[in-house]
Amino acid sequence: MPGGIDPHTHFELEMMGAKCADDFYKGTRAAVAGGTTCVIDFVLPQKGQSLLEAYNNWREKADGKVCCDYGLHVGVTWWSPAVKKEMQQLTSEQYGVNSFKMFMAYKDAWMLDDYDLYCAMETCAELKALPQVHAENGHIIARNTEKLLAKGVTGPEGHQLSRDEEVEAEAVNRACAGAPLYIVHMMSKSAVRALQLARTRQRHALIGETLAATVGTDGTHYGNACFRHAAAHVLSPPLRPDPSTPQAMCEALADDHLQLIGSDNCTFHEKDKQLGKGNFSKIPNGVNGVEDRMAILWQKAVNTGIMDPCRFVAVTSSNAAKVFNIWPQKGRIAVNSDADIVVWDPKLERTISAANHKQAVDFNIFEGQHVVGSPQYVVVNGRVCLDDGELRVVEGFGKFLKTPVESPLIYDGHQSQEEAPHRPEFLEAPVRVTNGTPSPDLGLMNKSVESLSVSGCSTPTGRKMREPGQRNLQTSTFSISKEIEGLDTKTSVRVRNPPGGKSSGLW
Ligand SMILES: NC(=O)NCCC(=O)O
Ligand SMILES: [Zn+2]
Repeated sequence: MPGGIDPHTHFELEMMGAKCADDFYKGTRAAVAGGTTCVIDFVLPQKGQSLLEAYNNWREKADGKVCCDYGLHVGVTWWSPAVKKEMQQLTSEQYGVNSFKMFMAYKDAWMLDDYDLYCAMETCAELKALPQVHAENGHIIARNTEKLLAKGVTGPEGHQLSRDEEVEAEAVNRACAGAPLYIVHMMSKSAVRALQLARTRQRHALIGETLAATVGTDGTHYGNACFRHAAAHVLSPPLRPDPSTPQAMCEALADDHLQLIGSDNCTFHEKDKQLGKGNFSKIPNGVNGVEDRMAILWQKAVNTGIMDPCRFVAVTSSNAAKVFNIWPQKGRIAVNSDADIVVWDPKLERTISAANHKQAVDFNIFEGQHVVGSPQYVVVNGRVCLDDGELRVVEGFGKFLKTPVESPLIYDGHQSQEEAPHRPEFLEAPVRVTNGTPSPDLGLMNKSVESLSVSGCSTPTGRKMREPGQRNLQTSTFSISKEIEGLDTKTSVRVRNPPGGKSSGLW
């Protein structure tokens, strides 16, 4: 399959008085170990800092260290005409940025008020860049935090209590007033429902991302009596205590209600999490995930029959490539695409543990989870960097990847508010299709299913359980080594809808 693309990492980020444990070397090394061959990290300027200066700092930190290709989103953490001008510069060929992230939370730090948020989103639309938001109501969180601390709730459980699902869903709803829009780390069923509702009234592309953390664990850990354990799970928005959340998020990914899964890898050692002992609002926010993202989703969604392998490729790789306009260079296996390839062994079993993970951080939120399915070989730009389980990355081997504006997925077929007084037909509800042959009542198969989806990111084979008599992709007898050795007369397999998108080519 095409190498994974993690659209959301934070390596070497300094926040809340601490520095992330994973730097660009260890972070991308861990990514490759898990089957991810490209990451998109966030430049996050301080309030008042030049965006260009922050971008240059990030390039300096990353360029010599990355083991795989990487791109950059840039945070808009304050607003002024100078910021607007720098956004324009950043989208030029020279800098290669096509996405900007705004925070509706982190009051008194990165948060923008609604006016500034709207200005930034408008600017993105003018530049044909993609606005991203961290959707949580920062004012409600700040007030709830004051009240909880006053009542003596100081432990990590206060983090979740200060920002329940409605705090997230309210912000999703508010952000969807202007578009197109990409909502990062959607963590709750309520937030996904708010996004679905917005799609019924929106004319623009609305893209939803969730996290490996959301799919792989839950908010019950905040109640753990051990501060180290509970604090290690603190991220924003928080994991949800509703135990049905992980499965619901897998289903949302399978059904194209969400389009991507990232990691939001933002790791802090225990000593840094201790900054919040006695005041949960000071616990540095962030968890691991860049290494385990693919295996966790495979385990929770593919092995359970919620999602088939083609949709897995879409949500872990090709949709990110399409959204950020680097497809088909990335996210697809084809002639002229980058040779970022994963040979996935669906039978490989392992138990996730901080004791043997490749990340720098001293904790793993998926500790003890048994997963079946992991990469056996990972090829990064033509170089075998995971060789039958042996990691052979090269520091500095990766390159900076420019992301050009005007992503066809975001801007083609989607009209501006002024241009489109009526909702275009293609934004109607997604069509469910069965794997392989269309159901008799789905004569729609002859049309382009992709063009009928809400997001443009649906996968034609994206569906749930296999139907009786259908071929089990997990137990395929197709053998790559046979193909290579020429023992089989076939030298390639032509399929209608390969992982990574429809094509007349080979994969
Ligand atoms: N998500 C999180 O808790 N930490 C990273 C910063 C952010 O993305 O909000
Ligand atoms: Zn983040």
